[in-house]
Amino acid sequence: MSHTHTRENLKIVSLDVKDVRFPTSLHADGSDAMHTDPDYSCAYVTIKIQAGLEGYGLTFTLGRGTEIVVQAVKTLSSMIVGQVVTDIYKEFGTFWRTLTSESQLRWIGPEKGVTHLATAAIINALWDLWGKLVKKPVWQLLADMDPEQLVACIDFRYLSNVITKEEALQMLRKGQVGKEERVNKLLGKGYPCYTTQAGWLGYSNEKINQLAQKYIDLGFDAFKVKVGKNLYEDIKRLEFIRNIIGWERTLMVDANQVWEVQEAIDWMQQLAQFKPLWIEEPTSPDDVLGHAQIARALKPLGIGVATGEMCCNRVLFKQFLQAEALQFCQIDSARIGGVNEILSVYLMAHKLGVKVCPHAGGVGLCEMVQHLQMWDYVALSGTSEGKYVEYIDQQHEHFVYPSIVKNAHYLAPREPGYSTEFKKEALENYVYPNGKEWESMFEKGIFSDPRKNKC
Ligand SMILES: C[C@H](O)[C@@H](O)[C@@H](O)[C@H](O)C(=O)O
Ligand SMILES: [Mg+2]
Repeated sequence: MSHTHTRENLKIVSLDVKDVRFPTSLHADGSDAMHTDPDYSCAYVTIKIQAGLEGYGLTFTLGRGTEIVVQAVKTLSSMIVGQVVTDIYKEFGTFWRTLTSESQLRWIGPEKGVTHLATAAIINALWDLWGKLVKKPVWQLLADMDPEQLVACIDFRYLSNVITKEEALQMLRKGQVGKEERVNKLLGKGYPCYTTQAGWLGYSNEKINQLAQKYIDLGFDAFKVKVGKNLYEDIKRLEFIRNIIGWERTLMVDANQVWEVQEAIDWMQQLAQFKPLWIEEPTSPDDVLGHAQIARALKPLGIGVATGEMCCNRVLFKQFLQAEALQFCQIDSARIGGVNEILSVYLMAHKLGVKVCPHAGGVGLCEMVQHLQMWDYVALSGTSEGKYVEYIDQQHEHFVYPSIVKNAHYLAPREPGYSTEFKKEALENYVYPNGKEWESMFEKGIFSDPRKNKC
């Protein structure tokens, strides 16, 4: 950390939060069987220290949900403002526990739902700021930490029957071996990804064809498609997609929680002919035993179960892992309590031999999650074999340092921080409801203005 920083100027002087929304429902971008009109949005947090430096963090939301998360961030902010950031970073796990255990607020969680999404946005901003202070991208900040320092970022409460601090330390020490070589490989080639761009449920066959072709030409060899609304239509769509991508490329399917447990098994037996690698979110994201039953039934068909984008915290992840209820662990960078809690999920998945294939695509998710998966490759699991990060080409143009994908690989970010800063124009245009783009859409009658007709 630069010697020009003193305790006084490392003090957090403000925390600002904005409701930022993009009108993606207009073209069914992001649509699935459960979320038919998603407006990709986020609660966007800016944390400023006395020295003038700012950290940006966000949590992904859909439209109206954003205003509730924004309020929760405001409520949590009194626990942040006035803190000296270096005190937070020294014992980050302890600070994280304080934030998630506030004795009145925890009643509406604990460690789940709106308050936990708000926690993620704040924690992500603190990591961005940390990266900037030490002038490293977050993946490198994590990879350069010695194991003791990394473990101090994690709250291990409720995990000790699966992983202890000592075991985590041992795994991280092993992860140090060959680190330099992996950093070089990462800087050269990046980290593999798959795309869902051609697979949204609301897209026409013509659009699917055009997009699938485009991503094949860009070098992608794995494609995810939404299913779960109508079995006959799913069969037709998967036939259509297989005809375009062939049988050499990988196909994944995603039901976004629409089925009962037995229904998921029956439905997937009909789709097994298309050889999907995984079925994602077949049923309720809380149903650990249901997922385990589906996983057992589909194993003989060569289909794994993937879930995690709506898994509420490390304890539920622990149960999914313990119960062999998932074969692909889909951590999400804007859920659970941000980076600190996600690190504990990586450690458990590594110990139990489960592949982590992060969820991404929503606003800023590709930007953030690439850092985490790169850290895992460099300093924990040491391999990207059979793993992919999701990639969707939406909203990247609004970020100052957008994720960059070449030849179906995320290129390692070089700029300090967590890649979470929005461009000024993005905020001017898309802050809800008074951003310029929103004002203009209200005027044209494309969306109704929430400020009008209020009783
Ligand atoms: C509403 C969203 O686009 C979801 O459909 C999306 O996150 C999806 O589940 C995914 O795996 O990418
Ligand atoms: Mg999904």
